[in-house]
Order: sequence, then structure tokens, then C-alpha cells
Amino acid sequence: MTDADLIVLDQVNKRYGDLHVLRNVSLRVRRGEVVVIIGPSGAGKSTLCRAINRLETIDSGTITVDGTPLPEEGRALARLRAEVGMVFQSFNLFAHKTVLDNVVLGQVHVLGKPRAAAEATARALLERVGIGAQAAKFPAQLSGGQQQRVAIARALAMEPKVILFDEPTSALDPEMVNEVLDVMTSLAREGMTMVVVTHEMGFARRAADRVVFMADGEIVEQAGPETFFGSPSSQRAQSFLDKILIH
Ligand SMILES: Nc1ncnc2c1ncn2[C@@H]1O[C@H](COP(=O)(O)OP(=O)(O)OP(=O)(O)O)[C@@H](O)[C@H]1O
Repeated sequence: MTDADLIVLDQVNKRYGDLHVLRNVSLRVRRGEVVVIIGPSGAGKSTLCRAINRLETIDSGTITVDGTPLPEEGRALARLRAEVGMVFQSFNLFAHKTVLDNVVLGQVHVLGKPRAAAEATARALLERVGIGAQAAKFPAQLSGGQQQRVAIARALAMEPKVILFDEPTSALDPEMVNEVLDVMTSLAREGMTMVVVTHEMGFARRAADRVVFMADGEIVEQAGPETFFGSPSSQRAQSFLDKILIH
């Protein structure tokens, strides 16, 4: 590991019963890097993301974030989940809290910030993702794209070192996809370290520093987007791209 590495996975294996979902996965994510993970359904992309945030345990291998092995439980685990923000396909907002409170609460309870400071941060972040005017509403009163932007603001409020996005636009109606991808693209341009599992190849082309192609639990190849989309080196990646880019 070098100082530039923020996340390091070394020879990670994970099984669900007989199903070997992560096979000797080794991956480094550098500070400021945007890594986009693509691959067919069932490749293990979500499992990989969730393992980094310790939402899944692994069977063997090691994962470190900023040089520290993942904690087992307790306050250290809560801190890890603040440092490694996660934005899911389903937005997972607190339904009975306002948009503002959804972004405030973690700051108060995990980071220990005073409520007034947390609110000021939350309002600024809601402005940044373009939904400042919705602060007093409840999640169900927002569109899917707006809710996902609240989820991004909530992750940012924890001052994360990296944000993991697990298919953040898959549950959205098509007209809302771009408003979320635009927020993600500007975060990428501002230098946020991001790991993004997505089927949005346009986003991968314009925002990724590196594309990681997974299939059957393995990292098959990884390269910069121009190289990967221009001439992938494996047959598996080529046939995946042929299938999805045809439509
Ligand atoms: N909790 C679980 N118990 C058993 N099998 C699981 C569990 N979670 C995932 N799997 C299986 O592990 C494999 C990898 O799943 P994963 O969700 O990581 O794939 P993925 O690449 O993210 O796929 P998709 O693009 O469809 O989301 C799949 O075959 C899935 O059915």
C-alpha cells in the first residue's frame, strides 16, 4: 500500500453456500479516484461494495480503508460507515423525518456535531445537490431522483473519505437518471473518491478514471475508460459490451 491508496482489497473471497461470489478479488482505490465497476448481473459487484462497508463479511483476504483493517463492531464500525459513505439503489431515507433531518441526524449522533452546525451543513449540501427548497418536506413527497439526491447529501454530510454508489440510478424513472448522474459527475470533478457500480456506460465514459470489469466473482480486467470501451482486452468484456451497447 502507498499513501495514495485509500481502499485496498487483497485476495478477498466470499461464498454464499456453494456460490463463490468473490474470487481472489484484489483492488486498490487511490485518493481522488473514480472507479466504476461494471459487469453482468450476479458478477459480485454489489457484494464487493457491501464488503468494503462491512455490510457483508468476507471469508478470507483483507480489506483496509486508509490503512486500517475493517472493524468488527461498535463505535469503530459506525465511524467506518461515516468515512465510507454508501448510496444504494433504494434510497433508504427515514420516512418519518424531514429531508433536512435525514441529512442532520447522522452528523449529530455519529459525528457529535451541535444541531445548529449540523443544520447549516445540511442546508448547504441540499443546495449543492439542487434540492434546497425541499428541506421541510418528507421523503414520500419527493420524486425518486430528488430522494436519491437527499441520500447523496446525507452521505456527504458525514465528511466521507469515499462514497460507494451501488446502482444509484437503477430504481429511477428514466427522466430522473440524469439529474442524479449530473450530481455524481460534479462530485467526481471536485475530486471526491468514488466507487460506482452502475450500468450507465455514459457515466463510466465521462467520469471514470478507471473501469473495473467483473464477471463470475472475478475482476476480469481494468483500464481507463478510453482503453476499456475502445478495445477491451478480454473476450468476456467484449461480449458484455456488445450486448449492452447494441441497444
Ligand atoms: N445474501 C445472499 N445470499 C445468497 N446469495 C446471495 C446473497 N446476496 C447475493 N447473492 C448472490 O451472489 C451473487 C452475486 O450477487 P451481487 O448482488 O453481488 O451481484 P451483482 O454483480 O451486483 O449483480 P446485479 O447487477 O444483478 O446487482 C448472485 O448470484 C446473488 O444471487
